[in-house]
Amino acid sequence: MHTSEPAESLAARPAAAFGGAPAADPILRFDDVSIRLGGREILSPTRVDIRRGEFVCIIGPSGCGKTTLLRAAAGFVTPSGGQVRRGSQVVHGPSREAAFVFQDYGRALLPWRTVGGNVSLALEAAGVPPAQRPARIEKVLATVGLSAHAQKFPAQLSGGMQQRVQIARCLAQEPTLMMMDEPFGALDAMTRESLQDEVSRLVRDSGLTVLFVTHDLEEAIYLGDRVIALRANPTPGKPSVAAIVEVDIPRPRNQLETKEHPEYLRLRRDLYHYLGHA
Ligand SMILES: Nc1ncnc2c1ncn2[C@@H]1O[C@H](COP(=O)(O)OP(=O)(O)OP(=O)(O)O)[C@@H](O)[C@H]1O
Repeated sequence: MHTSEPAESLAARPAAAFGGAPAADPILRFDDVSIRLGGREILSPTRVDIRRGEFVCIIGPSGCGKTTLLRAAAGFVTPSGGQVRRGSQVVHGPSREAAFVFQDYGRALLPWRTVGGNVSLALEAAGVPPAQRPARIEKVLATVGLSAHAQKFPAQLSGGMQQRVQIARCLAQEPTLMMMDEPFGALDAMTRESLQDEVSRLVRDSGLTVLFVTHDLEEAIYLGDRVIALRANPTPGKPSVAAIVEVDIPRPRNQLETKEHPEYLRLRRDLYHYLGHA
């Protein structure tokens, strides 16, 4: 396949050339974050700022540390070097400000609780008084199109609907940041596309900031304001971030026109070659 930019040159250019320059008031900052797990460096020093209201996608080969980066942002993993900062605070652990959507909705939802009951978990954890819960549950279920299903149990719903319940539960905690770890990876292509559009819309409407891990570079370009590409194997002294690309494609996007946009096709070609050679 012909490429206008070989993978080597994409990987070789400094991250700042791809939109990785420091932001004035980042909602999230990875300040030379490195992470060792099981005696091995999983993430080499990573420096990137996430701007308020941004939708940032993270791609890279399997095992390169995408989930680990997301977990560090959520406070589930402590860096062995550097700091993760949320606003002016150093992240030392999980916070209600940062919600996490897992790929495996089947394990994330409690099967013995109804849809409404699962969403209620977030409100109970936040200490929201019982009298205020029904209205808040109804509001987030309406946001994800599940108002008519509040009394059903997860097993009575399709995979896409169960994933929407998990997203609704995250929204109920009223986060400013949402980490999404391959949330649509287990869904069929049509359901995935419709959830991509729903999440795009609700993120735009809510002003949330999203960090979104995916294997699917088309999904990353379609959803992202920027795409961060991680290297396959961190080499000591070499940052895990290989490239950060700005996705300069107008919003709202749609599955047909956006995927024929010249910028979409250019980024797809560049990142395809990057991933293929990483
Ligand atoms: N708690 C842990 N202890 C030891 N090694 C770990 C731990 N968690 C993750 N790893 C290792 O760190 C590496 C990166 O894992 P991570 O899940 O972040 O990668 P990933 O890019 O998200 O992979 P995938 O795309 O396959 O989900 C893997 O080799 C994994 O085995």
